[in-house]
Amino acid sequence: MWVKALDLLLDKMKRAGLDFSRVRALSGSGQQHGSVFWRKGASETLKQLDPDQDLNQLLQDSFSVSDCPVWMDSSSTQQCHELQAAAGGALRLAEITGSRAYERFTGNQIAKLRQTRPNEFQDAERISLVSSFAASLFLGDYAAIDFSDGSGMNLLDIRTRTWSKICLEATAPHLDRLLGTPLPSTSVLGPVSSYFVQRYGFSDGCRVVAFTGDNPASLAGMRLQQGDIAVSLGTSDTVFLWLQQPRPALEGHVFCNPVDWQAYMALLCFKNGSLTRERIRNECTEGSWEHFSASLRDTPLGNNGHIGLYFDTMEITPPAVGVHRFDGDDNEVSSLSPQVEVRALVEGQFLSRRLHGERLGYSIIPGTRVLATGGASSNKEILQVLSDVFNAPVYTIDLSNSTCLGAAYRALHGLVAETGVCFFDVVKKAPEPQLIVTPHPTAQEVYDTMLRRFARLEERVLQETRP
Ligand SMILES: Nc1ncnc2c1ncn2[C@@H]1O[C@H](COP(=O)(O)OP(=O)(O)O)[C@@H](O)[C@H]1O
Ligand SMILES: O=C(CO)[C@@H](O)[C@H](O)COP(=O)(O)O
Repeated sequence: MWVKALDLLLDKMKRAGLDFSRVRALSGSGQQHGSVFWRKGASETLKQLDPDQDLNQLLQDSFSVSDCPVWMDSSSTQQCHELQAAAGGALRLAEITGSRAYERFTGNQIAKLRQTRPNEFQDAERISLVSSFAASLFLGDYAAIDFSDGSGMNLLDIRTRTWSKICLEATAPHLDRLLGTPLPSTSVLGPVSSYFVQRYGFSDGCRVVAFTGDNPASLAGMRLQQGDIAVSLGTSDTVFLWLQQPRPALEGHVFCNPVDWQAYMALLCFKNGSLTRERIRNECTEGSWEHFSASLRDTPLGNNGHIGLYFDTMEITPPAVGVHRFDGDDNEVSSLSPQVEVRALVEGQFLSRRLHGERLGYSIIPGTRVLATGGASSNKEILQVLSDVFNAPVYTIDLSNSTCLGAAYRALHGLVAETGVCFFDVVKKAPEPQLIVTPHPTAQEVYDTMLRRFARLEERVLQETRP
């Protein structure tokens, strides 16, 4: 599916008349944590791609696993326990890799695949992340995993920026050979493969810069600065920050920074984001975002005390499941009116983003900017609730797909990074984020109190649903 998507995309660009010969460098991003298992012999195939055929035909037999593990998988709990035991506990693992063991992190997915599908595992000669897999297609060779996306595997030591021996050994024998050596996110990996030169007219001088994860690329696309908080409203919701020093904890993740090799980024991931908003939109507002937005406009800040926690699937932050609605006296109720339900969902999601963001060390101070991105950041009423709950102004860049823009900025930076030019100098002429909404004057009063109540109710849900 992914290979075919690239064929379709490039063919469309060619038909639209794009002059590929003008592209000096390219980079890209992929959903984090997912993995691609290349079958033995695939490296040779990649090196000799026939430009008269599409990639989908050429790479039919190149994968030992056809259904790649992706970030939404949460089935590797046993492997997480095993890895934490080997590393000396959850906190010790977090100190090494930036995160305690998480089911979607690639190392645990690899361990599970090795245990449950040994033949497919044995048949693999290389394991890529989604990002380095896509880079490999353009490179015509296996592309290195970059430090930033590599931090989402529970395998990389985020301080030494090398694979952690303890983690590799606990995951699979000789895993370093299957992963290749990780490289800085700004690395030029080489020229684009002759397949793309001949088939699409790329210049043979076009450079491929290491691809990275969608969230790290988004940090680049928004030109996030220290003090800003980014809220991405894509399929997952994520909250992330620029960090100078790593302070890993049992909740959240620390990744190597994708634009400054000496810095870090902190990230929280929420699985019940846009897909849950879509479900409530379909059930409460006839599938219309306009009606969904109208419900937010027509209901008061604080929702007359109603609070909802919506975990359609097992949540990552916090690890809870089920839908839990409360009235103003903290009594659990089985339903809410459609308009109240819409506000309960969106307020509940953003209270949770703020609560866990603050636990990560974030504090909202004068001058705080919330930078919103991802599909739902095109919805102004959703952003108004975000601004009210965070009691801070919300900005967006002029497109909701900051991860793609970030890939382009990183490609440009990659051309000069080795000479020491900093990322922000390369993109200093890019348009500034636009202010979209500011908090309502009563927001702080309403949501400071509500946040404390929300924290208590979330704890109650966790106690009641803990397996
Ligand atoms: N007007 C809108 N209001 C709220 N959500 C929207 C709107 N338009 C798109 N979305 C949401 O954006 C999501 C896609 O976001 P996107 O950032 O493209 O996803 P991904 O993170 O997977 O790349 C969709 O699932 C959809 O629910
Ligand atoms: O697991 C995470 C981050 O840790 C997700 O944010 C994935 O990176 C994919 O997100 P979408 O692009 O599908 O929202």
